[in-house]
Amino acid sequence: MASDSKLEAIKAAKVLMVGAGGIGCELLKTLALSGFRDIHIIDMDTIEVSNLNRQFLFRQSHVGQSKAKVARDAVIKFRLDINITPYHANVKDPDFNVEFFKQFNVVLNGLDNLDARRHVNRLCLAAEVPLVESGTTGFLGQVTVHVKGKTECYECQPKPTPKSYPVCTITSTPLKFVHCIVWAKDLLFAKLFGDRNQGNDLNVRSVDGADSSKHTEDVFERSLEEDPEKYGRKIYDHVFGYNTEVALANEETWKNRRRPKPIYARNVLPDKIVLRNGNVKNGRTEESAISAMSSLDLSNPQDIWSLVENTKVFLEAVRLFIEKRLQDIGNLTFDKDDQLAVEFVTAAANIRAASFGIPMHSLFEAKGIAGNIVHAVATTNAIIAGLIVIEAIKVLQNDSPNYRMTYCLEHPSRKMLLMPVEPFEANKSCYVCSETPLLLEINTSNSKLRDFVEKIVTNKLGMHFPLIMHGSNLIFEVGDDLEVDVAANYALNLDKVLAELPSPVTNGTMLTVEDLQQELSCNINIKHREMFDEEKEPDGMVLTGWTAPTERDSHVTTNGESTANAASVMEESEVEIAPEIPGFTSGNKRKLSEIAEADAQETHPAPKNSTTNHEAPEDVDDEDIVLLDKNPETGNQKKVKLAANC
Ligand SMILES: Nc1ncnc2c1ncn2[C@@H]1O[C@H](COP(=O)(O)OP(=O)(O)OP(=O)(O)O)[C@@H](O)[C@H]1O
Ligand SMILES: [Zn+2]
Repeated sequence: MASDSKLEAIKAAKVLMVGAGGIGCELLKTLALSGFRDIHIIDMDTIEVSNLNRQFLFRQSHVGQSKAKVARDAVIKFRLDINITPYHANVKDPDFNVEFFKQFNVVLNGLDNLDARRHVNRLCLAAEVPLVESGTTGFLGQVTVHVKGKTECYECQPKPTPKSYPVCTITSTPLKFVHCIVWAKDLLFAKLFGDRNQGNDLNVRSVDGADSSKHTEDVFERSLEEDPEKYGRKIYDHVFGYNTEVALANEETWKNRRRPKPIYARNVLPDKIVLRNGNVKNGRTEESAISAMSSLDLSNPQDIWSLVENTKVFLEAVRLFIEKRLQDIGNLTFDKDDQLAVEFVTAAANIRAASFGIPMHSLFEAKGIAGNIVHAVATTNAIIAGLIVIEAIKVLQNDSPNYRMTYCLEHPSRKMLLMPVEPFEANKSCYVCSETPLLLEINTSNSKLRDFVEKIVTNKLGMHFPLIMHGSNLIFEVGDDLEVDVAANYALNLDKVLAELPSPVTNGTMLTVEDLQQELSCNINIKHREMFDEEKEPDGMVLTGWTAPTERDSHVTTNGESTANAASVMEESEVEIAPEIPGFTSGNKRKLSEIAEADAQETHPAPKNSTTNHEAPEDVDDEDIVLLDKNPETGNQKKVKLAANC
């Protein structure tokens, strides 16, 4: 039973919930049942069938309707006397500005992506509203508290971003099935069915620069009258046969590696496919029903297909795309919910795996890896929602000594599944909540302003409406209300190299980048550098002073956010330790109690490296980890798996 003061705090609170999905549904219910009376919900999505198994406020009849609105209606039914205000909108909409955020006593996040989380963090900092942040991945979850001036902000610590693999591992020397999936999805599928104009290296790149680009261009072209199966066989022979032969010609590459085996369709499947007994009839067919598996009578997605079956699926999928989904070709990006795309990618990845001596996988497994799927666990969401409410109540009572970041573990540690940890103080080099300038090494004589805006301002700094200034000169700005000639001028600037801008950006320049909506401003010192390592520094520029993310997941390029890898590809070797940030060693971070102690002593700060009260598991096998304080006895840094999203 809550104390009177708690109840008062709860009753008086005005709360903003962002996200009404897996965590959000649980959270809204728990808030309502805990006595909260004024709740606002923002969610931009509509309800999908796949949400119904865990987002229990929604029913089949709600599919297609606003999550925020339906969630409100469902809860109001059993809590008639409370106010719930739904917004079917993106939290990044300009309407949700600092003024909007200021009206709330606390903001509670139940989001599923880094971009929106960073945005809410910035608005909370600007509006000085406490944020309780959360995430779940399967059995893992965490709740963290971020209060300006008291704890670190959400962006003080590195956040996992998609894992990138060296291009040559993907294109030439795959070692694991996940490498074959990335190749099949991001290179082959994209080349065949995506935007043709996008740069895409499907050639064999070997040390001596052997290149099959000429051959590639001819092969991927398809004349209208070309028989789809013949075309499929041509692609098959090129990517699994010819390219492998070219790669094999470079002995150096294979000195210490297992040599791949070229595979040609005619050897695996000499005769034309005749078996087409599925549900694909002439005329229009629903996209979801177009399936190579159905055509070929392969019903169990958990079966591991033979090389012959994979070859059939590959060829049949190509045929179906051409005959039934011609209008999609050229526009497709891989979608885990697109059955035919998943079938194609599974088959292509398996054939490549067979060629490189890597074990093949079922469609079910391949889909999990390709779609970065970790199945959501409703109970984890419920536990996390409960913890959010517990922390929210502490925040409302300003009970900072008792704030906790709580990690929900997969296996008990000292018989505990929930591990509370005291929040850390702010990272003094965090560009979001401190004023520390960043350093950008860039070639100012050949990098365009567009590269800077896209790779740094948008991707790395997460700004949506940036304004870039050099001293008092405005170089670039994004906004709906710009005068036509001003907008045209900025557009011209985008294609100029930095050193040739009207206000030239060269070695030693300091740029100021602001996002007015996020009320975030940071200074970037420019350092000219001639050369960059293509593999290690693919952006052609390096930003430091910024809390560089650890990497995870399976994409060729590192951009954006996604959920954790499927368990099947989580291997010890893939665990990456969060990079140490200069002046900000995780093990040296100070907890709130230490700050309080230091404040009390007024002289020396409290001892660093103190341990948490709770042992974290040592058998971390995930890529997403948080480093806690060092254990003074062993000197080991403790690690906790970090749940990405829900
Ligand atoms: N920028 C945003 N503005 C508003 N709502 C957002 C934003 N980004 C994400 N959300 C919402 O956050 C919720 C996250 O919930 P959840 O992780 O359960 O995702 P889901 O889309 O419902 O499920 P799944 O991804 O597993 O199919 C979603 O309802 C999503 O619409
Ligand atoms: Zn910060």
